[in-house]
Amino acid sequence: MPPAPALDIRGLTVRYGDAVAVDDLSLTIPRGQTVALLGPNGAGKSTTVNAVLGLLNPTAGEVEVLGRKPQDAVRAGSVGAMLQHGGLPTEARVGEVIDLVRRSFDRAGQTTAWPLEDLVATAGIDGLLGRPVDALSGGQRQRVLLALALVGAPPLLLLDEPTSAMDVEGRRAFWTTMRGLAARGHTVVFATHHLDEADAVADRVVVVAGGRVVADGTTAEVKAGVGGRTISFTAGPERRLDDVPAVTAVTRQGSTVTLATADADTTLRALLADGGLPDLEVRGATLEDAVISLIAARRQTSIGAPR
Ligand SMILES: Nc1ncnc2c1ncn2[C@@H]1O[C@H](COP(=O)(O)OP(=O)(O)OP(=O)(O)O)[C@@H](O)[C@H]1O
Repeated sequence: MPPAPALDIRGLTVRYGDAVAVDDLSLTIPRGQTVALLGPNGAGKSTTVNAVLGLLNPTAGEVEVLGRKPQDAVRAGSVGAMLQHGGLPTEARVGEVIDLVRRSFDRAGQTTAWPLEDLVATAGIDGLLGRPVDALSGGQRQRVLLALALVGAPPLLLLDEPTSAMDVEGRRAFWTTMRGLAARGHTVVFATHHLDEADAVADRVVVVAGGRVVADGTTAEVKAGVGGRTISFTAGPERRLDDVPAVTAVTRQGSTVTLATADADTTLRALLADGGLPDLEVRGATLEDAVISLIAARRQTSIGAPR
């Protein structure tokens, strides 16, 4: 029998009173994938992560983590998590906290703690072990939380906005670490608002809006789903752009004109018939364009729809 997927979510619904945070969401993630959960504030990403960790009781649906109930998988040390509001004990030094968690893994006997030296290097916390937890910057704190998530070398890592407080260098190092873990066979599932990171790192992106999955595929597939193109060129203020066919949006920044078009061939033919196009650039949708368009479409379909 093939091994159970890293994550199997079937019909997950989470309600808070009348509000639906997650709405009949289903998602299967095979082992070894790196998956980005994308979506606007309040889409239901953290709630889904919390359900996967067994931190809440779903209103309906089922969640299996590596073939087990979430609580059992967490107890067995199979899941490492970095949560948005992950806490660290105050009045302790980083090394003491890491030691405490490593010893608890060794005592549990089911999982051996990750060797300290490698853990410190992997999480990039060299030089922080003697620091009081209270004296860490936001980005340093996130790296310590990563180290704690990795202590048991868990096959599944769940990261909720893991780089939100990190500087550019810290982010780059973080994702290099994640790629290394993915190459070693770990499954990495992360929620983020940094679409460039998702584009660069994820094998697969899952876009959530209104508690539902609105797109699921490789970044190339999600971008292709939007279909439109962006055309930019240089033009003076005298150039008329108000009736160019297939154009859905026009912006001017200085002498640079940027047009969004639903049909690049038609738009380009009309523009060329009307004059030259110096500094012409045509590009496909970015992941950001695609996600914005998917969220807008979801908002339109949900207006007035019963929930
Ligand atoms: N404990 C709670 N009580 C009531 N409502 C909640 C609770 N937790 C989340 N919600 C609501 O559920 C919805 C989904 O929230 P969730 O935190 O899962 O979104 P998110 O996609 O993670 O957003 P963000 O990107 O802002 O972190 C939101 O409308 C939120 O206000």
